Amino acid sequence: MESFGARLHRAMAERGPLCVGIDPHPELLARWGLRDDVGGLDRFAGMFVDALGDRVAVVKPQSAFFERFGSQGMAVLESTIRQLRNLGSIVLLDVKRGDIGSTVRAYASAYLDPSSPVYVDAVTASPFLGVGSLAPMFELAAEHGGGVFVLALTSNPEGASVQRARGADGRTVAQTVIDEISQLNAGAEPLGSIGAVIGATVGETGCDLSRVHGPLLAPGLGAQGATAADLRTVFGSALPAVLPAYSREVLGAGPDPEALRAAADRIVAECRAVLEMS
Ligand SMILES: O=c1ccn([C@@H]2O[C@H](COP(=O)(O)O)[C@@H](O)[C@H]2O)c(=O)[nH]1
Repeated sequence: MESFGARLHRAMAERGPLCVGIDPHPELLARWGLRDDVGGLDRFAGMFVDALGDRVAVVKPQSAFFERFGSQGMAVLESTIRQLRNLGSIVLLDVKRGDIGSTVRAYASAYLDPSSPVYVDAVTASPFLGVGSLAPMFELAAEHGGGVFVLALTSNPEGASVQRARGADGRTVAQTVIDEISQLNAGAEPLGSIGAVIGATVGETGCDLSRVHGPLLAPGLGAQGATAADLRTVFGSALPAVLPAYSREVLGAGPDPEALRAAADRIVAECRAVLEMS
């Protein structure tokens, strides 16, 4: 079975280094001429899938925007995930789960077990209860060719007070997370399956990213103010492992499918220019 890291590496080479988020904010539903209800959500997701499902390497549905419509919203999420996977997109569910290990096991079976209705290629996870508490996710991901992206330095300004704090050994919390991810990816070729989330907005990370050997998901581009050029400052020599993530910047071009595709193509070209200069 091909590992998640290997699949992602291939998808980025074939479709370009881009992750596009499905974040149907009420303002975007209105902009797309849709109602802020489950019918609008369903149309939005369907139009996104038709325009970009066979085009971008990774699609990142933001679970919150589906959860807010309860079980009907979750049904839309399930069907969106299925359609995207059928079109060859890698689906990364942005759900930021984390808990004590025995509960993480249940989250792992919800998202990373192929028999689950919300099975996806990868999820985002929060390490606030300790990176080790996420072990059941790492194990199930390894068993079924899935991936986990662990929050390290998030794109929001509030994150720094926790993530840049230093522990007794002098390392920042972010560096500690990164070091644990590095150990999990040791020896994986061409890319490990455990990624880190590092916002494109954070400036100099102060972290040693040289041994992560896994994908580095970079949100914060576009609507949150970071540009592709900022990736150089944030990631330095780790640029080849960066997966740039955009949501509103692409979605704002909709609902016209041609305009959505043009926005995605433009961003891929911008990101390629930066990543390939490394
Ligand atoms: O550090 C993080 C981690 C996750 N996100 C998520 O990414 C998208 C960003 O959307 P934009 O419209 O491109 O701002 C959103 O779903 C966040 O929850 C993040 O922004 N930063």
